[in-house]
Amino acid sequence: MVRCMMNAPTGRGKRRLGVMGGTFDPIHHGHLVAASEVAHHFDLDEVVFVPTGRPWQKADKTVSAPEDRYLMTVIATASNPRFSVSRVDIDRPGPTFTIDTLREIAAAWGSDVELYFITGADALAQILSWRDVEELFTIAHFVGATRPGHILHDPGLPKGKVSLVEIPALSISSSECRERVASGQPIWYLVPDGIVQYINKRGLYRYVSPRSDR
Ligand SMILES: Nc1ncnc2c1ncn2[C@@H]1O[C@H](COP(=O)(O)OP(=O)(O)OP(=O)(O)O)[C@@H](O)[C@H]1O
Ligand SMILES: O=C(O)c1ccc[n+]([C@@H]2O[C@H](COP(=O)([O-])O)[C@@H](O)[C@H]2O)c1
Repeated sequence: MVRCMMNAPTGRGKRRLGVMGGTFDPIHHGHLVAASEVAHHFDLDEVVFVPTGRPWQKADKTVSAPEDRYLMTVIATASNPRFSVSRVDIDRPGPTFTIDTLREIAAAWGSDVELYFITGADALAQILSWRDVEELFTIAHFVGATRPGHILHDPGLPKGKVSLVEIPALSISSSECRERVASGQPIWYLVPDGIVQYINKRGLYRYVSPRSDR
């Protein structure tokens, strides 16, 4: 249910496009459920997943190659006709800022589209530290999804620009998936089957570096 909705855009004149940004290292069912639930709540026509190129707030952490994260995102979303994947952040040089992501997507989709940027509760709590945060809210409506272990609250966001949505709780994180692979534990059913196979095939996450997440 939409627990706290603050003036989400109304009317159905325009197409509604969800944008789900993430490092997706690897993509897991928490990401997919968040996108699916928000798409349902807001009657989105499509959700485009945007793997980050170089996430500047994870600069002190080891992040897998963009092409691996991009391909895993394609594999995980391929069976859903309303999901797609964009290379805009992968292909743009330099650190990844959501303001650039949204500007590029808005320019590509034109003026008859409403953008909904989807985040989990943890990312939403950090949003005031993002680049050009005030302009972000002029380009997209932001949707914060609940996430186990994180309190979903409004950290002082502009009125009418953010909705908080309660989704089925999946206590899954990419960092835990990486650690499980490194220690030989299964990740079946935490991630789509094709992602288990891709990780095995490419030998990803066999070693978690000391600089890695967690
Ligand atoms: N289980 C989950 N439930 C709801 N939202 C999630 C969940 N996991 C990730 N998200 C959201 O998806 C977006 C992308 O997350 P990200 O790719 O960093 O995954 P992560 O699991 O948080 O990774 P890591 O553990 O490496 O930090 C963020 O907005 C994050 O809040
Ligand atoms: O624009 C920023 O300054 C910014 C700072 C941190 C994170 N983001 C975006 O937030 C989304 C989730 O990021 P992450 O690191 O939790 O995977 C992803 O699309 C990032 O590009 C954006």
